[in-house]
Amino acid sequence: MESKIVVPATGEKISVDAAGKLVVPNNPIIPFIEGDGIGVDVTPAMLKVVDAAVEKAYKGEKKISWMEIYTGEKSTKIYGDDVWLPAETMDAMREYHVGIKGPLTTPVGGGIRSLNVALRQELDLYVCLRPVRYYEGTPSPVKQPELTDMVIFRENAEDIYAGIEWKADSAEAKKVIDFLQNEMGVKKIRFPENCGIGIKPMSEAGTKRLVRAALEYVIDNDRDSLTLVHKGNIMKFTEGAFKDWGYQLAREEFGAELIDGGPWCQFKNPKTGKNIIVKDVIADAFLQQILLRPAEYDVIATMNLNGDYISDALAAQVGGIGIAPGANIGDGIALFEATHGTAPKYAGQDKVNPGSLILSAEMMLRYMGWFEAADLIVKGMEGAIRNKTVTYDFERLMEGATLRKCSEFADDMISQM
Ligand SMILES: NC(=O)C1=CN([C@@H]2O[C@H](COP(=O)(O)OP(=O)(O)OC[C@H]3O[C@@H](n4cnc5c(N)ncnc54)[C@H](OP(=O)(O)O)[C@@H]3O)[C@@H](O)[C@H]2O)C=CC1
Ligand SMILES: O=C(O)CCC(=O)C(=O)O
Ligand SMILES: [Mg+2]
Repeated sequence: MESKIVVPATGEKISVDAAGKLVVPNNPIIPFIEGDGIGVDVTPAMLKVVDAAVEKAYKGEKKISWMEIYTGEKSTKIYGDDVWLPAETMDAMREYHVGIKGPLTTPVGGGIRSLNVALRQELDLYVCLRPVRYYEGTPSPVKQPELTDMVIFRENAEDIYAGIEWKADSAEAKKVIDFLQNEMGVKKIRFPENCGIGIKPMSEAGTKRLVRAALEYVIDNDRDSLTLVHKGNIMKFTEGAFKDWGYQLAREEFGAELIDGGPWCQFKNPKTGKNIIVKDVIADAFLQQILLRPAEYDVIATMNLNGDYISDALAAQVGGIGIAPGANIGDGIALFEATHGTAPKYAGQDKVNPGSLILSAEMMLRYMGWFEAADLIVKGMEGAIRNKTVTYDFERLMEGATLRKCSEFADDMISQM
């Protein structure tokens, strides 16, 4: 198939050295996917804010050359009707190592499977990293939103989110049910007729690489604790195993010692000497405690589906998914993306909050080691919110605020840098 990607005339590829460290030139080429729905609104706003922050921080010494790559509805227009995720998009991500994407639509029930999940799985971006912090002045449904300061490590490659499932009455579903009943002695399928069925894979290797990344983050960022969030009392050999493997890793690789006979354990941060607690909590209890006692939770490691629910819930607690950023990270490769979806009812209206994608780009700049530009984006966000010049999602909850369009909010951020 003929290439549709236009490689910028200037710029170089980011590379990864023998030690696995990212090597970032001063003029990196960075692929981006515009995204469906509100992607047409938030992606241009993000590009503009990032360019302004980089220019202000480095005065022309550093500059990003953006390269558009395609997935989702735009891809079907460019490559042809059924091409949702072209091979050259995947190749570009592997070749250029760092990219950013807008949201992509997944139909409920029938239709295509999630392209977001496909990107994560095929590129083995096994960490979904979603920090949740409060920006002073943001409208929030809780009394002390500033107490919520958590970083979610969501396992991105396993669990039922992977979509290994078969439709009720299909030959495949019948075959799986028949196997379970007749070869595995399963008697607990309540209505085996006309029954859809899904699989929940959870492995030691998948769990440990996620928990290892989370504990390394705790150490590098001098955080207090890691909490394993699971529903292991019910799903013993998947979510329960996640908890057990997580603790095992903390003991065997990080030297954690049991507290009062366990299973909670602790170890000293090798860089700062601070005590780090490793604990666990059952997911339903966690969801009520993050509202009642958020200060007790810091870095979180959890499975794919729990992580999906938890990231939207925590985002709401500090002002909503309009400003909740995220990253999908593998070994030497990362694709940054907003936590929210395509919000189709707002598409193309220049209305929604671009903050989530802009703060995802802020994470990207930090990942590249461009801290000065990242700091300017945070400063811009803090300033725009402090001035109460905000998009509809904040404006409707803030007293005395000025309503700004998506593009105007980006300009406000730039003027506050
Ligand atoms: N990673 C991804 O690409 C993701 C993709 N999706 C996909 O997106 C599609 C739509 O999903 P849906 O469940 O409606 O979830 P969305 O996150 O798209 O939207 C839900 C609601 O969240 C609010 N919202 C979302 N984005 C913004 C924003 N930038 N600024 C302000 N408010 C915002 C709006 O609330 P209000 O109505 O109150 O104004 C919106 O109606 C689905 O196809 C889904 O699969 C979903 C999540 C992630
Ligand atoms: O892929 C999708 O459509 C939804 C993804 C999602 O909700 C998420 O990653 O948070
Ligand atoms: Mg989600």
